[in-house]
Amino acid sequence: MNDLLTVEDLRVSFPGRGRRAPRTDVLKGVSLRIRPGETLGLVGGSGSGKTTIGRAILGLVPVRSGAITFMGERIEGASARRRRELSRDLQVIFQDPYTSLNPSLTIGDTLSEPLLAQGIGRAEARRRVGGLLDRVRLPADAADRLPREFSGGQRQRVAIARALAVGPKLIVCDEPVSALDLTTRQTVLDLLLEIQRQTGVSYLFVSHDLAVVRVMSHRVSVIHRGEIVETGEASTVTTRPEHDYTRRLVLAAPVADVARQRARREAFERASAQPSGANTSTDR
Ligand SMILES: Nc1ncnc2c1ncn2[C@@H]1O[C@H](COP(=O)(O)OP(=O)(O)OP(=O)(O)O)[C@@H](O)[C@H]1O
Repeated sequence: MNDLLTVEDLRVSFPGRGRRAPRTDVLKGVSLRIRPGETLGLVGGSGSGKTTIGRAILGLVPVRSGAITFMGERIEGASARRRRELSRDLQVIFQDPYTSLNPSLTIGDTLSEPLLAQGIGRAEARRRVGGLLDRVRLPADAADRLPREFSGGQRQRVAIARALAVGPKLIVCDEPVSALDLTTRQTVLDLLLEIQRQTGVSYLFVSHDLAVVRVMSHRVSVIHRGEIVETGEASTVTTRPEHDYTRRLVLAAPVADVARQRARREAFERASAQPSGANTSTDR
């Protein structure tokens, strides 16, 4: 199967603090690939460069060298105009649902915005907003309300709906549940899994949490100090790691969390195999 996204030998560096300070190499030749319908988990410690990879794919940081190919097209140097067109297929969910939504726009307007930008008429956009709210298990009257009326988990559902609005092929999920409490986390993760099963969307799932990455991902890449040190099947990397750094990550992850997430993934796969498999609970 052709890759949806490939990143080859990607290098990103940022200017140093002072005028004479040397540039900091944040990504030192990163390569990865994502197939259609697949989730690639990207796990690593704080400051390892996870977010920078996502931002480089989205065109939010300048790329020093390397290639990013999305749906057969080189995009690392895409113009702002081309980026806007690409946003139909390439979307993002950020970590913090409290800052990622415009506080003065109703949820309906937030979800209509990307649709109108793609040239869809107002009446059709309104109809689609209803479908999106339903898909992320929010009530239809949410459309008329402001973000402040919703909990963190509900806001993250709005952010997911906004990302889904234009039917993307790939969503960069940058720590999408880190800002949520434990119970809410599970329902948002379940929702992302269910959406993938229904739509075939691919995810680049960025997280520092190995247990969460394990349950969400088909394959996992481990990043350490700007370099990918290991890539493999999620179950293999998280149980039989090869690289020393991955071993340390596995040892540092609470055993109970990893075991619980593994059990959840297996339960989800069993439920998905049945025709009436949809089984996503709602949160507060
Ligand atoms: N715009 C920027 N200018 C300067 N340095 C930056 C910039 N963005 C990121 N960095 C630096 O690059 C390094 C990697 O940052 P990045 O946010 O990608 O790490 P991360 O793995 O996502 O970490 P965390 O899990 O803590 O968010 C850090 O040292 C960070 O300070």
